[in-house]
Amino acid sequence: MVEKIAVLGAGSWGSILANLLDENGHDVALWSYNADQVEELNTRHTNTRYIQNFTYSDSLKAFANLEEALAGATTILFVVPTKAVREVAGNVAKILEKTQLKPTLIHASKGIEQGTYKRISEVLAEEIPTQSRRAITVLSGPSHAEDVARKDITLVTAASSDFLAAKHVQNLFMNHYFRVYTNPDVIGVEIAAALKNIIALGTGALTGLGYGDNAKAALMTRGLAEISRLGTSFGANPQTFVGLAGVGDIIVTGTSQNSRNFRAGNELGQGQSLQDVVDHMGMVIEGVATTKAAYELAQQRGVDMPITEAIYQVLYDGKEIRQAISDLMQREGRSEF
Ligand SMILES: NC(=O)C1=CN([C@@H]2O[C@H](COP(=O)(O)OP(=O)(O)OC[C@H]3O[C@@H](n4cnc5c(N)ncnc54)[C@H](O)[C@@H]3O)[C@@H](O)[C@H]2O)C=CC1
Ligand SMILES: O=C(CO)COP(=O)(O)O
Repeated sequence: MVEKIAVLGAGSWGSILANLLDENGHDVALWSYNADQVEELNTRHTNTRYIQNFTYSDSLKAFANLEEALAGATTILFVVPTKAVREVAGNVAKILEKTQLKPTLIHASKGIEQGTYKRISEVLAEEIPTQSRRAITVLSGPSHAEDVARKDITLVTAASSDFLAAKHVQNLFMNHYFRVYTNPDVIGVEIAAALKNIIALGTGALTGLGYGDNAKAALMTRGLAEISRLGTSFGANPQTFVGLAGVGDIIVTGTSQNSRNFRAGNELGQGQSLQDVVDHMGMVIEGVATTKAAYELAQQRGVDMPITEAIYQVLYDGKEIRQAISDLMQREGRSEF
């Protein structure tokens, strides 16, 4: 069934997901707060700041006005950076209040809100009351926009506590190169999605410093172990961490030059300052803020997260990366499980 879908956020991921939904036959309105970007998308069908050498579908329409983008939408997909989710959701709520629409909500962002430590679905649920919406589903997994743009095989997961909502999202997105599984574990999927970016900063830094494959495999594996510890402390299903949103996303983000988090870590490893790295990336590096949120959350909950702590000390306390690695290696020997 053809649906009217509003996609909010026209960065690399939002624009490519919007294009995929358009190609799947849906009527898609892509919203960006940047009028120049909207003009470029509508006239040249490009989005050069975010995705190079790609032409978007002629039928994909971009809007700078949120109300126009939302008009008639039965599904809303949020793909703005984590720090913008609450503000955008609040604006959406004000518009929905005036309509009879009760859209399905999906989000594809990866992070934890600073200060509140809320997951993104929790922020959406707080800002958009149940009388204005249907269920919330999280779309996550190993999925760089650049690969989806060239229709490379991509598998993701749609997590919702409402099975029919997850099935609906599966049906909206599935096609010959994009395969979607369902998963009821929203907590696990959102925690895995957010925290893998911390590990990608770490594997990037190891690469920048010249460490080899063993070191990166070690960091990804033990990183996933501590993410799983935090997630299960909130009631997440341990299996989620060996699924697409867990190990799948650690592999893709922790090894790929497409990953902004990996690239940022790599540049830190080569000696650049955090400020310089953030300034010239020009796109969101979610792992930087997530490291702070995850570190504080682990402290509050008494969950042992030595890798997150080490990366926090590098990013926020000015610790030398080599010193942080040496300190991790000299921790007392322990059992793996
Ligand atoms: N790029 C990718 O391949 C993937 C990204 N993600 C996640 O998707 C989310 C968005 O990432 P990208 O599209 O890559 O980011 P991006 O940096 O490419 O683009 C972000 C977009 O959000 C807009 N934006 C920023 N602040 C805003 C605000 N206050 N209000 C409204 N719009 C605002 C920007 O103008 C830009 O269009 C992140 O949470 C990221 O972790 C998830 C999977 C894959
Ligand atoms: O989440 C992603 C891939 O699954 C994107 O990672 P980056 O934000 O590091 O580019």
